[in-house]
Amino acid sequence: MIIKPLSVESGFFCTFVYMHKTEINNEFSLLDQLNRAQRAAVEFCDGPSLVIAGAGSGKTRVLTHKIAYLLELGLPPYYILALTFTNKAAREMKSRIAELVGEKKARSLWMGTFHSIFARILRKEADSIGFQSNFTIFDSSDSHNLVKLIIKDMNLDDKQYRPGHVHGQISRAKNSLITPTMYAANTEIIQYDNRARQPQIFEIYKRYQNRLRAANSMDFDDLLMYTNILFRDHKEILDKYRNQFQYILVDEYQDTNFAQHLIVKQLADEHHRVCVVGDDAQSIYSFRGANIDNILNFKSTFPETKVFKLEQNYRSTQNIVNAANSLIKKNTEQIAKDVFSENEVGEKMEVISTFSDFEEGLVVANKIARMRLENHSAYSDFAILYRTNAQSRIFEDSLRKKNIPYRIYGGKSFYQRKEIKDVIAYFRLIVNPSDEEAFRRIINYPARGIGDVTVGKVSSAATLHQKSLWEIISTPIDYNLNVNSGTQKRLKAFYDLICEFIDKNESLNAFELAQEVLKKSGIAHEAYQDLTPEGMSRSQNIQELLNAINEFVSTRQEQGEEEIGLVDFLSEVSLLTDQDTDKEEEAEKVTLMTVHSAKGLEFNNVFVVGMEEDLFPSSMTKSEIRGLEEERRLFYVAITRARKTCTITYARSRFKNGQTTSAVESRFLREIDPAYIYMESNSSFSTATTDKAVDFWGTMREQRLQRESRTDKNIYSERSDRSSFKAGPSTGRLVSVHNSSSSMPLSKEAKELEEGDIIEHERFGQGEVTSIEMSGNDRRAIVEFESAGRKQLLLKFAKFKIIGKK
Ligand SMILES: Nc1ncnc2c1ncn2[C@@H]1O[C@H](COP(=O)(O)OP(=O)(O)OP(=O)(O)O)[C@@H](O)[C@H]1O
Ligand SMILES: [Mg+2]
Repeated sequence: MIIKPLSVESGFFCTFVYMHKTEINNEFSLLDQLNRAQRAAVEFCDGPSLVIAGAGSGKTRVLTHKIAYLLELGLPPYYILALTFTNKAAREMKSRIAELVGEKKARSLWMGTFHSIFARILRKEADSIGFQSNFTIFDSSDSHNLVKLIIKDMNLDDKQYRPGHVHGQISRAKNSLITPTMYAANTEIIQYDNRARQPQIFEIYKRYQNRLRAANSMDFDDLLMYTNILFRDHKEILDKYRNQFQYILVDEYQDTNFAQHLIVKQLADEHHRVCVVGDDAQSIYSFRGANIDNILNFKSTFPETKVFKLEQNYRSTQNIVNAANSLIKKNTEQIAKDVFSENEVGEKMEVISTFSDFEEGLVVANKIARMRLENHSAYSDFAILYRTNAQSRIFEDSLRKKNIPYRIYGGKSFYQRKEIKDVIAYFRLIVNPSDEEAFRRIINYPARGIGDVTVGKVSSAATLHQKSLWEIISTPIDYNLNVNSGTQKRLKAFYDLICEFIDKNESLNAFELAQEVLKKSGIAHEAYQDLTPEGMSRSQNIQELLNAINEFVSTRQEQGEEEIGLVDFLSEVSLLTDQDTDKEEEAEKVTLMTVHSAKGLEFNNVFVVGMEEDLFPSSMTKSEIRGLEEERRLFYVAITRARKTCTITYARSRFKNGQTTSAVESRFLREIDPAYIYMESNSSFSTATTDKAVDFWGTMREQRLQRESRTDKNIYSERSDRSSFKAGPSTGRLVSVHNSSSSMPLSKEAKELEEGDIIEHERFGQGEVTSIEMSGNDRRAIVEFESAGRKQLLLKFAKFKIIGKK
């Protein structure tokens, strides 16, 4: 078949499709893999179409098959533009298309994210907008640093002009296609900035744009803004791409922002051959400027749009689909949809309440291990989805303890994250001042005016005198370090700071010293200032590291160790990371990810964890209805990732900001129709009033404990001695919570604790005391914990209450 060059005006495309449709249809097995509604959506190629449908109903499948269909009809791959939300989605789609139509055709498709596709086009056309084609792309931390630098250069107060906030403003302006000139001319924005006492944002934005341009660089938002400018100002270039992209397809359209929507509109404006698919109920990126109205208004942009609705969910069991439907109904703003599943009814969704976040980690790891054995599943069948990245740490630790391989997707492994590595670098230098890598990492972090030139000089002196960098800065004069007096002072201040920590390392435990390091180094100050989502996630991670150290110290104290220094914690952490790097990236592993990054994906078994008020929904979003509805959509996305089972967990206490705080289950749990929630016995919950529902959540845990103790008996035969474990009534008294002072007198109850008592421990959950021993002057208990296994507790430190007897 010979393909002539296409022209928008020629109507070639329509004739072409018409000519070949009948010819190919008979032998078209592609279409047999679709239901009627999907098939109709695939076959409609002659105008704009919108496929709007709930999760798992085959929207992405329609796009994939539609591309394959167009290719089978003979449209060259080069003429198809397909935009996905992530690069991973693009890769997956390409490989599915390759299976349908062969490698070669799939390879030449224009398929990728908005950013990757338009960066490619901008490189080709760079000249026209005054850039060189080798321009650099700034990632968000580069951009942030540049904003910071400009604020400093302008002698502005960085408390009044927080770099994160300013960068957010600039980003929003760019996503709304507001250039610096337009910004200055927009009285509404200028008045807003004046009211917020930030009249200089315009000037910062202008300088930021100029500096980027001078460095032949673009940030992420520029890629979309300059594409729009390119198409707006260069009609001949726009025409070229309009002619090339004879068919445009967009997945996850509900999460496009204005700049992205306008690019699609400009490219499809003449031929209108555009197919977008999306689900308004899964719109979860408004904080990045995504606008649900883009999908709602698609019809007004392209009035002859044909709308296809898909209603059958092929992904999930009936229980999961029904549960998700009952939840999303609570949103007021949505397009009405009926979604049903003809898959098996499946198990009800299990909701597990745990005593603490620590126990939550253990319970999930145990359940994964158990289900894997019971169902002969692979680890890759499991995913743990959480609201914020910082939550991963608890699960990483519990999975490691059980030797369950995992991978963190869309975020680095906790201990690999930059902010964590930076803090750990302080610890490393304190413990071992000749650690050069750690030295280099923190000599100017947080920024203290010691630049690369100085570090270069220290480094040369170290090589010349065969000393460590640390030794050079300890007595710079001895090594003729050629730096001015200001730099000398700064080096000395850094040296003194670390020496102070080294001294304190003698007397403080790891947790106390870590707090000191964060405070005195300025890391805490810097981290908590940044209120962008990325900045907050960084500070949560640092907080989470403190939690990990605290947990480490308490556990060791309870096991009878008195002095637990940083060196102990570091060796634990480095062992963990060594283990981690051993594993093949592609080997089968449990997936850990945020709900945001799970969009579009599916797993046999999903755990949605941390379902607590102020975490999910997050405390920042729940004050207004729009924010709350977006959180509800996010929960809907989480549940609908599951094919076969969906388990939901929440902890009734969580370690936050250096202390244990109590938590209550998320309001969203009560919004799911109880008929689809797992209960072992017939509960009154299905007919429950709200009060009964409260009782239901309260009794859930006891039922689970009983259930798990039975199941554990079957599977872990080595623990069969625990089969008699019974959860006692929660009438225990709270034993006072101790700090690390070793002269702490024992409480009466801790003294009276005896074999056979059932206790509820703050982190390990419930367990049975199997023996009491004396070690020197200290009394310790050996406890078989329900989830955490056998532990020794030093009673003067242990935090627990007695809740019954065996
Ligand atoms: N007609 C069909 N026959 C068999 N399987 C199907 C059919 N349609 C979809 N599926 C399967 O159902 C699952 C969900 O499909 P897909 O991922 O395309 O849904 P989606 O609407 O894009 O979901 P999401 O909203 O989560 O992105 C996939 O495993 C897909 O292969
Ligand atoms: Mg999809």
